Amino acid sequence: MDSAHVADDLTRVLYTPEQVTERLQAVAAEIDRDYAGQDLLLVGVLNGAVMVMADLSRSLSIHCRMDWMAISSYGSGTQSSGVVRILKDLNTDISGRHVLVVEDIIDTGLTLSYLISNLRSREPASLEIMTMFRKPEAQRNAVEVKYVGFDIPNEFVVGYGLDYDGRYRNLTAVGTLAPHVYS
Ligand SMILES: O=P(O)(O)OC[C@H]1O[C@H](OP(=O)(O)OP(=O)(O)O)[C@H](O)[C@@H]1O
Ligand SMILES: Nc1nc2[nH]cnc2c(=O)[nH]1
Repeated sequence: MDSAHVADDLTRVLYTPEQVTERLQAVAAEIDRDYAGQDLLLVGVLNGAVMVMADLSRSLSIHCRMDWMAISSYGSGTQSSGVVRILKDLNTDISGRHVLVVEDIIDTGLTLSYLISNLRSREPASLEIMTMFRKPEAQRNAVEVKYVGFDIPNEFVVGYGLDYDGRYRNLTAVGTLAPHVYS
């Protein structure tokens, strides 16, 4: 049974809104430097990356464009289904473009492995990844990520775009859910 207020369902806060903002701004400064003078296309992975995309793009001072993809890789719970499918493709032809994929979290790396090989076949001028959170398994799966907000423990987290069963994306903090939510 869930609580009346979304924040009351967190059992532990991993990152406060202030910590998220501070780290995101530092990452944005790196991206500003690395892409200075280039025409950058940010590709957000729906739905979770909406918050990161909104905040990252507004922290950049360079010009950028934005496009979105939707990919299905998870069921409604906390385990990967192992199945990756494009639900919504880009509106943009990325051939010859500088593309930065923006993710909320990399867990198994399954979603991004599929996405990156799919996007690479479209021959962008460059293709890099930014993720706000990364779990240890992603490193074992050798997903090359240029920009990482935080490396986090192997726990299911919610908030800042990350959901459990469609909820908790609107939490500004990031943390783990109390056991009563799962029962
Ligand atoms: O590294 P992986 O194990 O593949 O997991 C990462 C993916 O899982 C989450 O998306 P999800 O499928 O939950 O969809 P959502 O963004 O709509 O919440 C997240 O946004 C990543 O896209
Ligand atoms: N909400 C949420 N979605 C995920 N998708 C992959 N890992 C996670 C996680 O820890 N939390």
